[in-house]
Amino acid sequence: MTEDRKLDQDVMREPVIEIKGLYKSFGDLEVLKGVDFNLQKGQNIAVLGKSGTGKSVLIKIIVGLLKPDRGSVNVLGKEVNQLNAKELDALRLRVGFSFQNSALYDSMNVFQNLSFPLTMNFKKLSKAEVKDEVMDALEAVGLADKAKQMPAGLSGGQRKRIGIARTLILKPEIMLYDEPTSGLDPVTCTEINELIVEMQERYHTSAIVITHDLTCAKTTSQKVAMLIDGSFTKSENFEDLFDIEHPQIKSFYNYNFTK
Ligand SMILES: Nc1ncnc2c1ncn2[C@@H]1O[C@H](COP(=O)(O)OP(=O)(O)OP(=O)(O)O)[C@@H](O)[C@H]1O
Repeated sequence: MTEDRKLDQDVMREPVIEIKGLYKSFGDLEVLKGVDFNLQKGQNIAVLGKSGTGKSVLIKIIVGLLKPDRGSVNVLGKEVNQLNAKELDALRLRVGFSFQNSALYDSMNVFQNLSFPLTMNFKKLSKAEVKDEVMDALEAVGLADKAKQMPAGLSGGQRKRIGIARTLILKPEIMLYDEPTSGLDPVTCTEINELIVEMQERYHTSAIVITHDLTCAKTTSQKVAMLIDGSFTKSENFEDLFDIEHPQIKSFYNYNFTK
């Protein structure tokens, strides 16, 4: 094995998210009950789970929007719980969150939707640099020709792509995709899945892909983990997960492939 190849493998083993013994309740509702979870550098993991099992709560805890009751959440070497507001802002710049509804600003055109987070976070960039970054990001998602378009004129798939470009423009090390293919037709789903893989390869990001869509999980991620009753199944290869004899895993699989 060459030295370069070995180095690559060492880097891949570096954890970017390490969660241990995480608990979170809202009043009497126990949502997370001892979650352990690891994401390695350069890896994509799909997170599956029935509606209301706590996938979004987990993501919010990872970016410090919710405080856990107990447990350790380490993101890019930082204990999220121990960070002050300024440190949290700095960490959030390194973790991109692509929202379920692609929340674009409807009063801004596509170019402005992308330049806004860039100029807010990198105030020293010149106008030309901003333009280059925005056009690069739009090209990466195949929508350079939509720069002047208003969001209302975009299709659902295009909105998702622009949402992903807007997150990637800040060059995050970790991407959190929240149901990237929900509400899309099968052809557009395939395009978004391909885009997620392309982004992983191009930017060397790690990602958590929250999804109910098994094709999305299988094509975008090296591992899948399922949240059941407040904790994860061990993250597995796609095929291995569905070999596990657990009624919720079976019903999830059967539902996806008979609907
Ligand atoms: N801020 C909050 N206050 C009270 N309860 C909350 C809060 N946030 C989430 N919950 C509850 O926690 C549970 C898990 O919610 P969460 O949004 O994480 O589910 P989910 O797995 O992401 O679901 P879906 O697949 O439908 O998006 C739900 O019962 C929800 O009502």
